[in-house]
Amino acid sequence: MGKVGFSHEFRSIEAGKEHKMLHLLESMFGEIGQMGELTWLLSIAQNLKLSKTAAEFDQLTMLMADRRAAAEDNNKGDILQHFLDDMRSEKPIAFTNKNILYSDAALVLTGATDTIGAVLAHLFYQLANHPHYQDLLHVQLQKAYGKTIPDEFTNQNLSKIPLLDALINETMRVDNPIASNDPRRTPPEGITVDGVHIPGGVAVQVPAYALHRSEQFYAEPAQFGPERRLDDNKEYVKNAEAFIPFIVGPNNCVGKRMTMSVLQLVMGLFHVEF
Ligand code: HEM
Repeated sequence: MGKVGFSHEFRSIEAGKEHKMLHLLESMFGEIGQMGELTWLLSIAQNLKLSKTAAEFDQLTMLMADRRAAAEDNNKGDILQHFLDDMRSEKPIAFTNKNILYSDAALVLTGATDTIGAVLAHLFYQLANHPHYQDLLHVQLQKAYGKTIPDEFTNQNLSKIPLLDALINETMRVDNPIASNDPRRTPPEGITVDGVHIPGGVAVQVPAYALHRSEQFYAEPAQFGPERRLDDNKEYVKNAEAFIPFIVGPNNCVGKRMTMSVLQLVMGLFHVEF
């Protein structure tokens, strides 16, 4: 994400050792993981600045954002360019101050690095536990390989394999890397959701983990069942809207398409190479 987000290479693979940023990210996610589904605890810990790792990560992110902002050639085509273009425009739409730049720069790093890594780890775990999907997937991937360009996968070919999408989505349902979205504040007049009134100015969160594993929305919610997605099985998926790995609405994940492409490509190459 250093390159896509900031035009900056971490060079971890070349150096053969983990860059400080990756180490901080892993430690931070480890700390978050220990809180389990108690997402409110995370907000308290953040506000009290209890985590030295998070503070160090913030410092490094700010440094990266400042360095990128100071670059003479701003036309780099990375994610930060879009942020900076808005911030420097006459009437910024989203990036009205530098703190927003820092906070979204941190989101690019956290959101894009450990999330995809976690989905891949869970996906391989599920495939190891359900080897028959490996065989089915292998056949589908072989058909897509080289279909348009010799010895290559194209994004388009990979995105047309329903089993691959079902495996990825089912993995994200059972083990979503982001247990809950960030809090949103209710409007001053309050809001009524499903018959429950929430007063104004209250921070609310929708825990994806709880939604994805609720019997109200999925039969046998703890079971990994990609084939049930393929069959459009209404008995199993009682409400398809109860699937929010990237959340929904105007502030949903900007990286969701990229995520799907990366996951599809890694799975494709893995099956062809090994
Ligand atoms: C499995 C992979 C991913 C998952 C599950 C995920 C999930 C999410 C979620 C739930 C949010 C909403 C957070 C909130 O506002 O409450 C979000 C926002 C965001 N994500 Fe992702 N993400 C993933 C990958 C990526 C990638 C690859 C990128 C960068 C290319 C990225 C960049 C962002 C950014 C910049 C936002 C903030 C959008 C905004 O505030 O308008 N994410 N992501």
